[in-house]
Amino acid sequence: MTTATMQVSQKDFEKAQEQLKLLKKDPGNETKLKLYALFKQATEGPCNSPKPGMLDFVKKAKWDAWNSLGNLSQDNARQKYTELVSSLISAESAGQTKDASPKESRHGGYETIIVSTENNITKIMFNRPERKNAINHQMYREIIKALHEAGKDDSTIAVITGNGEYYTSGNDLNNFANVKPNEMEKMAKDGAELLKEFVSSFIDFPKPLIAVVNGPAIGISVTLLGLCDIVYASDRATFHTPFSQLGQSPEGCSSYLFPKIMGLAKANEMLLFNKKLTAAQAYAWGLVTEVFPDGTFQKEVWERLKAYASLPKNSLAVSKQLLRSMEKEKLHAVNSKECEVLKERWLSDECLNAIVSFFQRKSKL
Ligand SMILES: CCCCC/C=C/CC(=O)SCCNC(=O)CCNC(=O)[C@H](O)C(C)(C)COP(=O)(O)OP(=O)(O)OC[C@H]1O[C@@H](n2cnc3c(N)ncnc32)[C@H](O)[C@@H]1OP(=O)(O)O
Repeated sequence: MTTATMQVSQKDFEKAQEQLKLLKKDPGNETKLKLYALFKQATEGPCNSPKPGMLDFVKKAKWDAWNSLGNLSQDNARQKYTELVSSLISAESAGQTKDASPKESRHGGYETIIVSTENNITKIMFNRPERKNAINHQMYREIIKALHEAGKDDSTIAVITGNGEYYTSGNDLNNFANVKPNEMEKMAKDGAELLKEFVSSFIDFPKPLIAVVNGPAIGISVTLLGLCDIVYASDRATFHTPFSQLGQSPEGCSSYLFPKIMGLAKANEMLLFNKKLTAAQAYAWGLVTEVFPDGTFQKEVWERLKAYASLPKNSLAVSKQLLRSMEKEKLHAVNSKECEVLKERWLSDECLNAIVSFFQRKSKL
């Protein structure tokens, strides 16, 4: 974990150097001296050069700034440098946004999700934070509708994310509760049909779809990441597919996509043996595109997405569709098969016992 954090920090540091070149406004001499000093400290350690003469004003000011950092560690200097650049970039873009950016428009007609469009990005946000954003039947239907509409609206890309502490805790286990014994078959059949339609709407989504994983993700919300085009995660996020523990089986095309993404051995650990991944592990296993520190997650990710969403819309859409077309038929076949298997699982004692245990507060993940 320490190594992964340091790697991320080094990467952020390099990215910050690139971002600094994009600043349009001169940040002023004082800030430039601070940046210079932090950069030297981060790359060379404490000031080790002889003090310049009193009349060499520029060199002396730089030396003083560097020397004033004393024994600040290189890691801390990298961190402070990155934060300073990030604050300059966001201050600049906030200034620009005030004048230029169109207002966010909120789409009506949803109760379990929030759908809005801003800066050519349609955002679909799971919105049941008090239930850890668990996905109930209504939410499945609303997401299908929101994806259908986002596929046709003027936005360039779509984003799926969670409100609050969780990304989502996956399927709402209440979907299985209060079903009379003579209605079990129907519950399983209807559930499988809804699931198939839900997953299909991800397979067929015609524009780039980005998952912004703000916190823990469980079950179907993890498997669907394989159908997203980019996955950004906070370093607070975790990734858990406890299907065996729940007496169930993989969905979201994960039985096909996870072995492709991470290799069979690792996919087996996740899909058979419930292995929960940290964000750093999910990145190392190829499920996540990039991990960001939680403190700067929203700011960094939305800045990045805003830039992506200003790329030519049609070019992005045809490229996405081209990439997906190679696999589309296969993915629909996998989806059908997974739903068929799950329909049987939902009627099994193993699954019913797991649900009962959860509601009797005997088991949590
Ligand atoms: C159409 C059907 C398609 C089906 C597709 C199949 C998909 C498979 C999956 O997605 S499998 C994953 C299913 N998810 C779970 O098993 C998670 C269950 N939840 C938990 O284990 C825990 O709640 C937790 C670890 C997510 C969080 O624990 P914590 O102690 O931090 O918080 P609480 O448990 O107190 O949660 C607050 C309230 O939210 C309720 N809740 C949370 N997640 C779910 C959920 N998935 N289903 C139902 N309810 C959930 C929880 O019960 C609390 O409610 P309460 O305040 O009334 O007690």
